[in-house]
Amino acid sequence: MSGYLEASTSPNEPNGANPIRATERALSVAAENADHHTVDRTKLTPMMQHFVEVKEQYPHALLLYRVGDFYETFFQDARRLAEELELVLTSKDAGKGIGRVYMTGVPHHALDRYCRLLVEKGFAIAICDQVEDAAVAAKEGRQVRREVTQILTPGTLLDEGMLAARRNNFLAAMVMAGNHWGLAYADISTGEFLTTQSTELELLVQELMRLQPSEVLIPTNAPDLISMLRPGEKSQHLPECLPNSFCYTFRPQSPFSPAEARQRIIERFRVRSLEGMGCEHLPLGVRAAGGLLEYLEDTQKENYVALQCLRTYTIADYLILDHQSRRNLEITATVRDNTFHGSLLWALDKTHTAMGGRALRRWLLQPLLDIKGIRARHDTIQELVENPGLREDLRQLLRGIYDLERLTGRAGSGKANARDLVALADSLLKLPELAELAAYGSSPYLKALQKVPPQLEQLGQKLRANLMESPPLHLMEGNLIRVGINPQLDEMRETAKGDQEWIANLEVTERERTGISNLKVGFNKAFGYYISITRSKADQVPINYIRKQTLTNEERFITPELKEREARILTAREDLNRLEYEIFVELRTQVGELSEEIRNVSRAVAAVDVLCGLADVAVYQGYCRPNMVEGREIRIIDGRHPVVEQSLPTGFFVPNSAYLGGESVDPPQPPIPPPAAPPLKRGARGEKSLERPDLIILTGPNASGKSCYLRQVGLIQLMAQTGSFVPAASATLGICDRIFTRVGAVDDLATGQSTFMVEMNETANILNHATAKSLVLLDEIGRGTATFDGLSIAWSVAEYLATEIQSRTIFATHYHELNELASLLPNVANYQVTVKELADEIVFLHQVQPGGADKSYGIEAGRLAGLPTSVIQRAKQVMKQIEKHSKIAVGLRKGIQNKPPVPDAAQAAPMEQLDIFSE
Ligand SMILES: Nc1ncnc2c1ncn2[C@@H]1O[C@H](COP(=O)(O)OP(=O)(O)OP(=O)(O)O)[C@@H](O)[C@H]1O
Repeated sequence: MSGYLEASTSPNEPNGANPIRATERALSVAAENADHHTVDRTKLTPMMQHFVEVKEQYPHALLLYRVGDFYETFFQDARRLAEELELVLTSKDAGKGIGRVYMTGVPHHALDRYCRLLVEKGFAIAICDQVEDAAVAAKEGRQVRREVTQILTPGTLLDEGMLAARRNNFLAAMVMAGNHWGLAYADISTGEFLTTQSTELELLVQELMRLQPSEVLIPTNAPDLISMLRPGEKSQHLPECLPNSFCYTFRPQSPFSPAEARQRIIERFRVRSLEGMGCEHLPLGVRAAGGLLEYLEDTQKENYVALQCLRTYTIADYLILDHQSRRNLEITATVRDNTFHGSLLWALDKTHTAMGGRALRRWLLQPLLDIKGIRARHDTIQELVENPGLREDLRQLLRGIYDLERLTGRAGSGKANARDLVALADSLLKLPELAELAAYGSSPYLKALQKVPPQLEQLGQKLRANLMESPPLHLMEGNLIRVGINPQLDEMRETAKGDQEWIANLEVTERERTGISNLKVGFNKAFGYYISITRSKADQVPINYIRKQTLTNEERFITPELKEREARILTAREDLNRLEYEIFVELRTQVGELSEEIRNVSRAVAAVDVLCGLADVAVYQGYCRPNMVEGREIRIIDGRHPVVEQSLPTGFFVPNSAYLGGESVDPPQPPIPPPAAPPLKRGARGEKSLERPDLIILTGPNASGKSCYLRQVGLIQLMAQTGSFVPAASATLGICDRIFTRVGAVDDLATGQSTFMVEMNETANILNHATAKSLVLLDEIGRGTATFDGLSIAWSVAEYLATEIQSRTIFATHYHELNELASLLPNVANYQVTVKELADEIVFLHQVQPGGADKSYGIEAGRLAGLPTSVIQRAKQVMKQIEKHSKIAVGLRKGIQNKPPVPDAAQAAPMEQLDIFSE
């Protein structure tokens, strides 16, 4: 408990000396009139009237209202603030006939800390400041003038302390029209601003899940709605297809209208048409972007946001990963405990700059489809791998480069302090060196870094020459600008120097004059400069000394001359500080004016940082350059899982190969021509080859490494398309349009879905969206229901993938019966993860080899996990019984052969349900 415990004893709350009593009183007395909507405004005090007026303008935000040294809030906002920040809820008299209303507040110096906590919880905050000297207003007998100076929302943060350095903070805006949608997003701290448009709401959700925006803007017509939904909150105005895990802000329709949005973009970027931005033909994307810009204008007030020119992108240009697959592949966080440690990003991120860290995260979440783009990244990594000297020198330089993107953003919006500009200058001055080094390389990304605009170096030099080496944090304290920069400043400093020296020498001269050897000169805020003398010597002071204060052991004096000098010094200091501030603001504006150029270079720096880091990982982890090819081939020789490998002692990870998606080579005939098996569809890619099947049925005991193998193939493909080298001896990889994974579901309690339903939903999504160019990784389909249902579903899903879709698929399963498929379909092969069986235990070899496993060793796994011996013995007995009497394999084969020769699953006759336990 903190904050308003202090506040309640403040001058703002004369009656609040006992917060507990105040709270009780607040709860009993204020409860009835606690709503600012319904309170009789005519009876409110002038300050409360103003509070309510401002609150009406910002209904979606918590209003923090400056009163003296505190930010206070009243009515419902007070309750909310007290609840969320665990502050004392107290009360304040709101006027005659109204009585007390809820109040809580925070000390002004702790505002940033509390705001950060509130924004993290998904609140918007309107900060209403006193915008004039309270003493002036008091003298004139009126209320001090207050205005909302800042609105903080989760998606519009600029302060360093509120942002995570190595991830973007996106604000998104969307427009939906039937099945079509437009999405714009911006990170106002780095200036990125992009828009896109597409169909299928499912894709919109996936795009939102990729971006993980901190706030999403939705236009709406609904009147009186609470305009902000925090994560987890529900509203009938939120379209059903959208996940409620984000913070949504409802906005009026008009800024999202085609004409207004278009006009706003044109004015903002001072262009004649949207043609150059590539979005003239994307009306929904334009509407979303216009709505986003209007929101920034509305919330950022006088803080100009330095956005880069709007760019257009197409979802189809990137590999599509749905949210589930991204989670299962543990790209940025682990599935088990949602931590960064243990994710792919953790294993690969060796970047030195925050910009590089953010770029790598973006790259991994948005792998490329364009083979040229992928090769450009591979070429650069290869050059950096082959030239370790260049790589090391580049990395050394990158280490000293600060977050240019965000520093520029803060400068552009007038929020940067002098230390920010010094850091920016240091970084800008490293750019020519970086360009010189990059000139030793010939690969695409190094070439891009060779062109650093000369004005950036000049700007760096100017900032360095103008700003003090270590300026203070606050801008009104002086000591910002060096000597020799501004003649007026120098002259003022010279004039002030005489008085300062006089005071500095005063101690010595007065000691001599008075003969008091322990005389001292001091300064405090209340009296300014004073002369201090111990009480025993007080009667020896000269006549011109005026007594000002008596303490236990000392007396403090002033003299008329001392006060005169002091007044001159203070006025001069004020003038000096103001002039220094003005010169600083001028410099900061110049930075803002070059923000586009700085950010363009920053992007090139970030990319080289990412690629240097990936080259380092490639060298130290022994990765290879994948050979990217057109077509569907996946041939990985001795692949490894990039994260599991790093968590095991060196040499412990067992490499495994994978062969999928073969192109035509002497199609072998299926060994047993299945009379009823659906014919393979041709066309997508000609003939099949067993050497590289489309679908692998992967069997093996529990904990043998099936899931690990599955993920490793997915990760290698993803890393390759991100532009990274891959953990394998060699790899030839065709481009994948999508990677799907379905790995052991858990109950989705939030949406009330059972394990099985989650599994079926995910499987349906895969079957409805996978193509022959997709990679599908399935782990244990059909486990969450009765054995026969599960087995039947697993069979038909595998069959559908192999025959109808012909995607490249690895299907890990404990249903060994699925091995039958390989004898029925030419593009299916069986693989198993092997174990060695000793007398009374099994040894995991983690080797993937051709062939199907015939045993599960589930009971052995139970024994290893510590099940009681009697349970293990009993399980063995039961298993023998079942094996003896089960008709499963026979029945299943019968079922397959009975299947009519129609490939359409919907028309297929249901398979007979067999009773595994019947005699
Ligand atoms: N190739 C490998 N080399 C070394 N260790 C491995 C390898 N593959 C997996 N392992 C180890 O084995 C453990 C179990 O692997 P995994 O979870 O993939 O088994 P599984 O066959 O999917 O089990 P289950 O069927 O119970 O889900 C992993 O945590 C990992 O430590």
